[in-house]
Amino acid sequence: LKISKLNMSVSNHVQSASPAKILTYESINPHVKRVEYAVRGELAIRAEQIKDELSKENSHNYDFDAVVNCNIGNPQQLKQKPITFFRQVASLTEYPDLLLPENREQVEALYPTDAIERAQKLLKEIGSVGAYSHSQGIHYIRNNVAKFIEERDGYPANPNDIFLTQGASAGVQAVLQLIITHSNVGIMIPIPQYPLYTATLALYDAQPVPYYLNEEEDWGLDLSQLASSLSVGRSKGLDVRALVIINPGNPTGQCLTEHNMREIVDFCHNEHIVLLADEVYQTNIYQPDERPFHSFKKVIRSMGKKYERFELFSFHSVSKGMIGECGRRGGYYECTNIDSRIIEELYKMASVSLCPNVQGQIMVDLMVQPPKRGDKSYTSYQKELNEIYESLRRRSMKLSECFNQLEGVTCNNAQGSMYLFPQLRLPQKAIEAAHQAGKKPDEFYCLAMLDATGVCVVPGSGFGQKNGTWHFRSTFLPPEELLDGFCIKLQKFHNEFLEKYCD
Ligand SMILES: Cc1ncc(COP(=O)(O)O)c(CN[C@@H]2CONC2=O)c1O
Repeated sequence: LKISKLNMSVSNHVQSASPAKILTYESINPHVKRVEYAVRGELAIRAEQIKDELSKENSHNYDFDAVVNCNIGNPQQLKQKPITFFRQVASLTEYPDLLLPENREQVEALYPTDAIERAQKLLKEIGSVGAYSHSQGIHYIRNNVAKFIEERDGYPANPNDIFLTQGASAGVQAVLQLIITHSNVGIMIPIPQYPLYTATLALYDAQPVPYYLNEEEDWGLDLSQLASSLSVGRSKGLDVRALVIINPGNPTGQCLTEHNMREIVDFCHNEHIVLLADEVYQTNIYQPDERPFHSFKKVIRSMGKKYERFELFSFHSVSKGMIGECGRRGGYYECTNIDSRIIEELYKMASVSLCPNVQGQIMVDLMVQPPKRGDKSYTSYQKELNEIYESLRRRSMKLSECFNQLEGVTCNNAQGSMYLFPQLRLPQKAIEAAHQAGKKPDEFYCLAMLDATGVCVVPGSGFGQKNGTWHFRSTFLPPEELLDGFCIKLQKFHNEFLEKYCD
């Protein structure tokens, strides 16, 4: 009996020594390991840890009671109210029984008739929000997207050239996946850039070909920069196939002039490069007279015969603008002058994922066809939209002013988007302390800011920046009533940081 017990304990012991893992960090896709996405990187992770500590009953050792997430353009996380009409329609499509005649009287007490009619129309076209839809997106909605594009630009759009997607991110990745045929493909991207692009290039093993935006010129795009960036890429033997433009810019907020856009189109035409126009912030325009938004689709169509075959992908999303429905994962991209075989391949790839989520598609429909003049909900819709717009514009100015008052900090005003990207001049001691801590100087500064104030921003190194310069990106989304206190906290932190590391 003793021997059998001994055998048991030995065998248990042997079993308890866990067998080697099949999947190890060393054995997974190296391209996945190369991916970095700073918007939800170290700072955001640290912020979640602090939130967790703050949620615990016992006291904590922070001089603040809450973390303010300024790291991500996520308006409704910062208490922005969803657009009423959009949620009324979406909620009615979720529970079709609300639209039954026997419920009409009760429902009309809560919902305006145009929301009820819109939900009925959508369900007539969709069937059920719980069903798979067409892989390219519901045709009725793609028709409405095409109508929106025609009304916006004054040129025809074809619903068959439009793909509804799980946010613009999915569209960008689908198109880049198609273009990247081998690891020697170069894709021109702005620096600073939104790290969806460097992350996707890393994942698909393509090479970024950086062109630098000019901070001294309000983050302007200089054609000579494009030309030199391209020649560097080609001199390395890269097959440079596409140029990414983010307009309005993220993190830099610049909005291109029509003249600059024509130059870019001409550059791509002459260099035989496909243009990817990321236009998700097209309604986040805060200097509408000096810097109105022009779509690349419109600019190309206005440039005449020479450019009639110019190849363009344009991306849009329900996550931005005054809508901020980020969690719905709604968006689209339009293919302009793209060969029909390519459209078929894009469709085939879209069908592998079956379809974008239907509520995201409904939100795209609401974005492109909101209540129009004469509709019952038009006035209230416009009021909500303008209030959000004016508040965003005020907050962008207030926060830019706040940053520009910080010693050694300069910050361009936001012409568009949702972000400010101030430049920091840090004392040498701070830079040395950062290196001691194994951090980049702007990471070091942002981590110190988070621990001191609860404000979570993203270091400029997460977006790319000129060598020797340091920045951070902050949204201007915190509610207006918090901004004054927010700025006082930042000023106090900044002064104490400089004092601690003064040379
Ligand atoms: C320029 C740009 N393109 C695409 C996307 C993706 O949007 P979807 O939600 O439609 O996929 C974002 C999101 N902005 C990120 C998310 O929040 N803060 C940012 O910098 C973006 O800023």
